[in-house]
Amino acid sequence: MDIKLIAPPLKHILSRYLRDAWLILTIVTLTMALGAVSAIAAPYLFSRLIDQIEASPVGTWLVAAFMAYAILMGLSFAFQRAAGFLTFMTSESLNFVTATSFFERLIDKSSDFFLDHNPTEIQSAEAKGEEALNIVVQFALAALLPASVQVLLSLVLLGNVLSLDIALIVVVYGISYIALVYYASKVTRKHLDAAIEASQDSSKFIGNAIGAMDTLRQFNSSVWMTGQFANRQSAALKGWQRYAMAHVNFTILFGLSLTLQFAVTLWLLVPRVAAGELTIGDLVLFNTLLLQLNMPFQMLGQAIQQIAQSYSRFLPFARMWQAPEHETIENPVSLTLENGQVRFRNVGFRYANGRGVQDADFTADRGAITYITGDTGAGKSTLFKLLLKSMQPQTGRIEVDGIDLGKISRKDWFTAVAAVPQDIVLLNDTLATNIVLGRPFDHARMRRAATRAAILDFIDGLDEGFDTVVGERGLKLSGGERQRIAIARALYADPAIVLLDEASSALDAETEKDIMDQLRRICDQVTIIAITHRLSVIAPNDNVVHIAPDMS
Ligand SMILES: Nc1ncnc2c1ncn2[C@@H]1O[C@H](COP(=O)(O)OP(=O)(O)OP(=O)(O)O)[C@@H](O)[C@H]1O
Repeated sequence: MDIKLIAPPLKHILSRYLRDAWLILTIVTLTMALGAVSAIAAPYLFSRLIDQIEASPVGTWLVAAFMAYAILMGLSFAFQRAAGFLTFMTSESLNFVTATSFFERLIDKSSDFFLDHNPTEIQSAEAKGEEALNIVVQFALAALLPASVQVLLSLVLLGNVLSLDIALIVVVYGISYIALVYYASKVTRKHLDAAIEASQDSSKFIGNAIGAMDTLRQFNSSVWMTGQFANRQSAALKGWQRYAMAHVNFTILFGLSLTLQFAVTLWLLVPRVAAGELTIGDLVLFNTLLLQLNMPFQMLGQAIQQIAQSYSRFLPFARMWQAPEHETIENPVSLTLENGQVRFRNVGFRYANGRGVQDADFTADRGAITYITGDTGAGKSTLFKLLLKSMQPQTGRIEVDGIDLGKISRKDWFTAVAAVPQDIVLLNDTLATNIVLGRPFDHARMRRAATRAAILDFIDGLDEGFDTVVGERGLKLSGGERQRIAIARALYADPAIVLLDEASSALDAETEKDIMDQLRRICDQVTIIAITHRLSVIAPNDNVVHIAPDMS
């Protein structure tokens, strides 16, 4: 059992859930317990009343007592139904807690996490986790609790009214039944895990395919992709079939143990009725109780099985939950920028494949744009990833106004720095939302940022202006428009440092010059570092840093 893997998310989510939903959970628990008590009280009363019919003529009190029995039956039914719906209500608040906790956790994941997992796969793991937790809580409330109360009360009655040996047989049967369920769940778990892994793999595949749908069509790869998807789905299906069949193999054992329980008990009981030691009412009570006792054992068994299934379902969720997060900095140094100087001191970083960047050593000051140039694959974007704290330098260090970047908190740093990446990511929302991105809204600021990014005239010319929705990943805009929106976004909050990674590569020469001239005008107040392949954008006064590929 990967207890270390599942314990932290379980603890976090369930404790938050108990805090939020304790009142409704208490009401559900009470309703369940009352339902279970009345379910036992009713047959007990009935068996005693039956014996009264034999012993005395039917009087009004006996009729009234039978009416009480009818009321008890109704109450038991009503309590159980009410508890069912109340439990359903609690499951929605559990979903809320699970989804929001998972999302909060995702926000802090390291950048690598999003290179390894696509959105569909993440969504699928989240949904499986939600389902798993729900099953556990629902079963704990709707099965384990009332079943345990019922088993306990029925046993007390059996022991008191009938005999201890019968109660003992029931206990032995119940324990064997539950042990058998546990064993069956353990034996079949490998099939369950395989099925869930395969379905998770399938979700990852869907995410990949959706991201590349147009490309796949254009290369006539749809048939190949459909085949690949069917293979993954069929691996999941086979896993589920093996799991179900493995359980079917156990059914004969379950049938045998039930037969044994009834046979042995009746074999002991019937002669006692014949000898007058037990009444017919006792026999009726026994039969009802035995049936009722088996029901909670079955519920308990089902709960164990469901919990075992939920455990496997919860694993992809727990793995994502536990994946490394961005490092948090102990005792960060507070950042007050004066000169906005960014200095790389012999910075080096190698990915696991050995590629990356070595010995980057340069200074970016205000007063001119600092251009980083170098061959493709030289490590220019890697330097930006280090500057944006997606990872830490393995050698050397980056300083900002003399402070080690590693000691500056992410929050402080991202207030000072703004980046325009190579691959622009826009939300499927309005232009205004994409520029402001949750920061305090200021109309004048937004227009000024759009002017500096040379996109204001374009936006004003749209029917819906800043309220125009940009489509999935911003694909209703051209590449150049997307880049300019991203530049406006970077400039919106007047950052102290701006990083541009090939930020003007999709622009025509005139627009590019326009934007770079706008930026040159503010480069006395803002440190600007730009990666470019186009040497034509570099002006004589700009600072040029050439990065050589890592040859070691
Ligand atoms: N996440 C990653 N995992 C492994 N290797 C990587 C990763 N990202 C980049 N690399 C490798 O590190 C090297 C430097 O990549 P980087 O993207 O920094 O180069 P670049 O100079 O920006 O290239 P380009 O000009 O083509 O954008 C390349 O050889 C690249 O294959």
